[in-house]
Amino acid sequence: MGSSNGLAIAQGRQPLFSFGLISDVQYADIPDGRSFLGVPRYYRHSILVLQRAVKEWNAHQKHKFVINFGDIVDGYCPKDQSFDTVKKLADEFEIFEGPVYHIIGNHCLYNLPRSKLLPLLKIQSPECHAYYDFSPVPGYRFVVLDGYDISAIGWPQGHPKTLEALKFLQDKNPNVDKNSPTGLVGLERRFLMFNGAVGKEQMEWLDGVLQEATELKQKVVICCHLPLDPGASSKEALLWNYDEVMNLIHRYKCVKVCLAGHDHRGGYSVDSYGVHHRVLEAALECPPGTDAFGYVDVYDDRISLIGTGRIESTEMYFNAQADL
Ligand SMILES: Nc1ccn([C@@H]2O[C@H](COP(=O)(O)O)[C@@H](O)[C@H]2O)c(=O)n1
Ligand SMILES: O=P(O)(O)OC[C@H](O)CO
Repeated sequence: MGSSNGLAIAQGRQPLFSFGLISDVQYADIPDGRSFLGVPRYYRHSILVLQRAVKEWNAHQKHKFVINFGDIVDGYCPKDQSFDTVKKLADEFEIFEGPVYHIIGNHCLYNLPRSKLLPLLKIQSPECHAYYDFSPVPGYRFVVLDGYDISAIGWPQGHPKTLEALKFLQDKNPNVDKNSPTGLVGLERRFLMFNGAVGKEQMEWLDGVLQEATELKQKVVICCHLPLDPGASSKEALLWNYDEVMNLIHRYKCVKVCLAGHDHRGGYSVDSYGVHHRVLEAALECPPGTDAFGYVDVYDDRISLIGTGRIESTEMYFNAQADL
């Protein structure tokens, strides 16, 4: 048994490790509704999707961790219930028998300021930053980006980052409703209040992490609520400075895959540098009884997403050498 397992690992048939993922649960104890564009949203059902996900991840007994790609709660959650609702959802994730890594999204920030949100999600940062990295095995590093680092939501009124974001939106989006893309052309349609940017300090931090990962010959998976490639996402959902972030990422060869949420219909692309981009389908938009979650088997030369329900399975191949 032991030797046949060893052979399987040598042949790359057994993953190095696996992890679970889910995005845009956006739970609220309110009746079903629709997005601005009319897509049905099942606010009370989404917690059932999460519960089924956790049950399945635990049953597999192989996942090293789980990543929540953001928007654990919906913006329509009554604000006097925000804290308890985020706690309730975070507690559901805690039923997973292993570490859970949370990413913040716009809907989280509609509900709670960072100072209250981050402790509930066990994101430790005295400065309320929500970016961090971890290395589950020596050959891989996961980098979680804070796509709302520069944002008009989540930071206190008058905070330098709020002011920077408001000025940016004022310059880039002439509409009174800064969530409206009306009149914005092509990729400019991302300049909306429900998106945000990676700020200068975070860019410097990311540069340092990618430099270190390169030295350690680690392959890197980037995780962010906001998508980083127009090929995998609608223009309206992209990170404001996705181009700057990708320019930095492309200076290194270690980044193999970028995973995101936010654009509920999901998407997949491979960019001109061979980096895979997979945007995850939302749990919120699963009609009752259906699901959207998955897990990933990580190998030397590929990342294999195995989806349940609306999450489509995706094989993402890359060079087995970290620096190629
Ligand atoms: N094409 C769009 C999409 C959205 N908006 C505005 O954003 C708000 C949030 O959108 P949801 O998809 O979460 O419903 C929405 O209320 C609109 O203000 C838009 O203007 N045009
Ligand atoms: O975060 P939401 O739910 O407002 O949705 C964002 C849109 O899907 C972006 O296109």
